[in-house]
Amino acid sequence: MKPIRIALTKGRLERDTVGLFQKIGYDCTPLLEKGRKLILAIPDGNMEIVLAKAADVITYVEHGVCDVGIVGKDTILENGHSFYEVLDLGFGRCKFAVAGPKGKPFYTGYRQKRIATKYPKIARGFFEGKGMDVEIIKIEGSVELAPLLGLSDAIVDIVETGATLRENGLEMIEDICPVSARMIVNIPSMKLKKEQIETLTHKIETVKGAE
Ligand SMILES: Nc1ncnc2c1ncn2[C@@H]1O[C@H](COP(=O)(O)OP(=O)(O)OP(=O)(O)O)[C@@H](O)[C@H]1O
Ligand SMILES: O=P(O)(O)OC[C@H]1O[C@H](OP(=O)(O)OP(=O)(O)O)[C@H](O)[C@@H]1O
Repeated sequence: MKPIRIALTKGRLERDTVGLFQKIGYDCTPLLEKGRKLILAIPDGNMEIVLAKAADVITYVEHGVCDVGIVGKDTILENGHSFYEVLDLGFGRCKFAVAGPKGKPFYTGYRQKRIATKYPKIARGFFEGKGMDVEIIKIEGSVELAPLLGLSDAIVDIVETGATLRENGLEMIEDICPVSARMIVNIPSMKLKKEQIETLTHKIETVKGAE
């Protein structure tokens, strides 16, 4: 039987995913000793792990070159449309929030507000839901810089501990939604590799249930 191919978001979600696979009982040595390799075989799980940037995990799963993806809900909300979201893995917990300079009122005045974010779709949707016409400015990282430099009135970004906001004189204005890592599945793979995918989800649920 061909292995199932799993696209895994490299970076923050990688360590918890390896921990999850180890709890299931898979030998993750290839992942722990990966060097610069991007495709790693986990033979006892009959799996192949593809290490990719978050948005690319969705692209590979949607195009069917990977059967399964492990990716944050943030990336799904911003980039995803056609796949099954089958499990909340419970790690990579953080939230989307609006934040701005400490002590500076945000929801006042008539001037159109500028929002800097790495997630323009989510930010636009959030303010549209409030009937607020805002200007969105796309930033690639360290979004907290934008209000500090005077580029924006506020940001829409991920907040986990709040340390980045605090250490840069910013504060939360409003929560948008919680975020955690999810398992997604390519639509045809769900039928074609049903048994293998169900076995994996069952094992994950068993391990998670025992936590
Ligand atoms: N501070 C955080 N706390 C917890 N989870 C986070 C945090 N920041 C991001 N995440 C989650 O981890 C995923 C991967 O984040 P990570 O920081 O590793 O990469 P990234 O920010 O998407 O890209 P880059 O590689 O450019 O930093 C995010 O998509 C999100 O779901
Ligand atoms: O609330 P905290 O615990 O401080 O975490 C939040 C920070 O973590 C993420 O940034 P990341 O480290 O991924 O860097 P980036 O801004 O370049 O994406 C996020 O964009 C915030 O900046």
